[in-house]
Amino acid sequence: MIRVTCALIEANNKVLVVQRSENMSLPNKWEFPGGKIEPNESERACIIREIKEELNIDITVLKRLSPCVYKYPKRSIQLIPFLAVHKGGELKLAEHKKFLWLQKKDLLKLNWAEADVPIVKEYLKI
Ligand SMILES: Nc1nc2c([nH]c(=O)n2[C@H]2C[C@H](O)[C@@H](COP(=O)(O)OP(=O)(O)OP(=O)(O)O)O2)c(=O)[nH]1
Repeated sequence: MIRVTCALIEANNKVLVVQRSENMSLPNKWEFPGGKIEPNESERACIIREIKEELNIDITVLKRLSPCVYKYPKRSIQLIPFLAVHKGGELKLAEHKKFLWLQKKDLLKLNWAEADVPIVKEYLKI
């Protein structure tokens, strides 16, 4: 099973969501930014590193939410979400096609990567 971290980054009562590019797996799906945990890497070190690599920003991690296992046709992933806040740096996308800062009420309107749906639903209850 592939372990993947993702971050729900909040600022000004909104949360950051990103859209995968055409050339990535799960093309055009929306997700929370993050990526695969490397060997011997902690979950928190992974999410901080991935956010810096993908978005060029620094975050403060606040809380781990409930991990979610999802079986895609080609592989299973464990997606481990973290609530975080934007600490500094200007957002620049390295891999994704688009980003949006959304209010909670608009989150379920997006075409999410399937593994993210339970995470969005948990977040809506917080
Ligand atoms: N980062 C991230 N990945 C997610 C989310 N939801 C979800 O199903 N995934 C999947 C997409 C990828 O298969 C995997 C994360 O891989 P990645 O983003 O680090 O790597 P990648 O696209 O370069 O890798 P690959 O799929 O091309 O092998 O987890 C999410 O919210 N954030």
